[in-house]
Amino acid sequence: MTPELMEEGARRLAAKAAAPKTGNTESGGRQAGFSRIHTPGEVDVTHGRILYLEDVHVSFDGFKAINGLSLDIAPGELRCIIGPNGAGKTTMMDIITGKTRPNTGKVFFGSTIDLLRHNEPEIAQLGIGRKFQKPTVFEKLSVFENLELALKMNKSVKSSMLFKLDSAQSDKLAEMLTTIHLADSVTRQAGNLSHGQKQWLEIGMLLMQDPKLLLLDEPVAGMTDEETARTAELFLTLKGKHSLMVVEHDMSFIKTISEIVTVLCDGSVLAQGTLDQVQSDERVIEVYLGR
Ligand SMILES: Nc1ncnc2c1ncn2[C@@H]1O[C@H](COP(=O)(O)OP(=O)(O)OP(=O)(O)O)[C@@H](O)[C@H]1O
Repeated sequence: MTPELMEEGARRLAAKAAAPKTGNTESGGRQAGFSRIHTPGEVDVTHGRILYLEDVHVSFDGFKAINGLSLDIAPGELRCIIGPNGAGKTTMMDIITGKTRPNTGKVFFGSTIDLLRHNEPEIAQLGIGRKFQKPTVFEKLSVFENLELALKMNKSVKSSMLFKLDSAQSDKLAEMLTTIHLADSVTRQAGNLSHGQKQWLEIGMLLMQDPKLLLLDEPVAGMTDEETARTAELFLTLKGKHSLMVVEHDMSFIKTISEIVTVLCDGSVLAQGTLDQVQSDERVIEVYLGR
């Protein structure tokens, strides 16, 4: 992106921010998401859940990796998932994203989309983004080019070759650079970013595709304390606009971002509540310290 384009984008954003608010929309705007009338193609969250798992079971060669797992997440919620090694956290994410098929159980996106009827690419198209632990950005491309590419990813080969950012997309990209703390690194090659910056860039790439639900697997593993703190800030700004499921072992990070924490153990929910509540739960203490 040229400095002129960046400046133009910044000007447009400033003008947008300064424009008088138009008040409530007919539907009540984002605040009224729960009571909005459902339209086809949208995720129906009128029942107050964006993700719903009920009594899910998965066995690998007779070993019950997921064993009667039930949980749900509200729209806009930032849910933290913790649990000892082998608890089933990754397998749960594999099920939600269509990578692993459960033997039995229900997995719904909103109240109408049965995720078990969709494959991995379809689930991504429906609006479920996943961030694996290791950053996977295009190392040879600049920060800007990575984000631009993320916008192109939804397009066909032909339309992606002809793809040119329109002004709304330029604004979105400029806004994203600020959100992910990379506004000063627009032209830097992604391969030269720090580990934390690469993670933010990948999160930015996912966000460019407007996911409704974002699954994040150990997002702060390997980050410095400062990067971890900035990631916490980032997640707190995303909550509300997106629903987030964060699997993490770093308890101080969880403490900064969490509202409800779900503890998985042996493939099902062992405890759920605030971090203080689950940390003082005898069963949780037993699985973390007693093994
Ligand atoms: N494809 C597979 N085949 C056989 N066993 C598997 C497979 N995938 C997972 N498992 C087993 O299922 C259990 C749950 O694994 P999973 O990776 O989901 O746990 P986790 O909570 O993500 O652990 P960690 O915190 O170590 O990443 C483990 O005992 C694991 O060895």
